[in-house]
Amino acid sequence: MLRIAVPNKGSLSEPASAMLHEAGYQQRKDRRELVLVDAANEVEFFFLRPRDIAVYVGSGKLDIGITGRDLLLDSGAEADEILQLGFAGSTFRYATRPGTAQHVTDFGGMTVATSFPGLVRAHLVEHAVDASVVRLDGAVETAIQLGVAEIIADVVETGTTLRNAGLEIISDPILLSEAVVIRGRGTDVEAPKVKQFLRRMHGVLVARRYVMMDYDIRAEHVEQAVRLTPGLESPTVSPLHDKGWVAVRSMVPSSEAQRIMDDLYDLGARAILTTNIHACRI
Ligand SMILES: Nc1ncnc2c1ncn2[C@@H]1O[C@H](COP(=O)(O)OP(=O)(O)OP(=O)(O)O)[C@@H](O)[C@H]1O
Ligand SMILES: O=P(O)(O)OC[C@H]1O[C@H](OP(=O)(O)OP(=O)(O)O)[C@H](O)[C@@H]1O
Ligand SMILES: [Mg+2]
Repeated sequence: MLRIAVPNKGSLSEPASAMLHEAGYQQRKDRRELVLVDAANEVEFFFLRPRDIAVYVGSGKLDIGITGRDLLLDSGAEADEILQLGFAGSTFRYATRPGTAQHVTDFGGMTVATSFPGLVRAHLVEHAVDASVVRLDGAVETAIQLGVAEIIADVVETGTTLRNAGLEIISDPILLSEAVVIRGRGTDVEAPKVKQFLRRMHGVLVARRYVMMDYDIRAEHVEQAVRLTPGLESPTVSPLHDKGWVAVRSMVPSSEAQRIMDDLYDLGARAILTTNIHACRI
């Protein structure tokens, strides 16, 4: 059985379970369930604290896991990212009160409060800055108000929390993070069950990002039309009863679907339809 670690709470938990469900895996019905055996798919899910996932996977006790890139790198675990999942996107940044510092190289002699000490220490070393690091569990913004630190390093999504605390973002981003699938160094990514898992998750990503587009177009314009809708491999072009027209079917990125429909219409295409893709294997 493939043993997979899944976040049990926080920002990663619900979208991770939703994605696994879309990929055809059984998911827990009760948030208190710790382990779930999906016998039909020969997979065992372990619901763990997001911060601990890289540790379990890195130690080889579990084969793969879903976590944030920031949590993986902070842990220093012997695990690698093998698929980006496109949710729980964030940046990891320094912030402070206006006038304190502008850049990481100004931090000498100061204290940085963070829940990600591994990431911050490595970043300070990389920039040869001699600053102290204080590890806090959360709500690190308050550390400045209470005089525990001059600088904080934290996850920024919308920036609202920092603005509300009267802090400004400084220096370049330390990291861009998102949810990722990780594997331990001993996990063979070529193993059939691992490959199947990755194919399924990749299928969900594609099904979410693309729509299926169908349209009819006069045969003499089909070459121009398929340049607008090249598809992943090559579009399907089928004859219509009226010999002067063909039907085209192709996958297009959903973010561009409306613009492509307008362009196809201008080219003379009619009966332009888009439909959602429920699932796919690419
Ligand atoms: N607004 C956000 N707040 C926190 N983490 C976020 C946010 N957006 C994305 N993330 C990502 O989610 C992961 C954090 O997971 P964690 O379980 O700590 O979430 P959390 O929402 O902070 O939960 P907690 O309630 O334990 O503070 C990180 O990879 C982080 O980059
Ligand atoms: O940029 P924003 O959209 O405001 O989001 C970022 C904030 O969200 C997280 O806090 P969380 O709610 O997880 O609380 P915590 O600090 O106690 O973990 C994170 O630590 C930031 O404080
Ligand atoms: Mg948090």
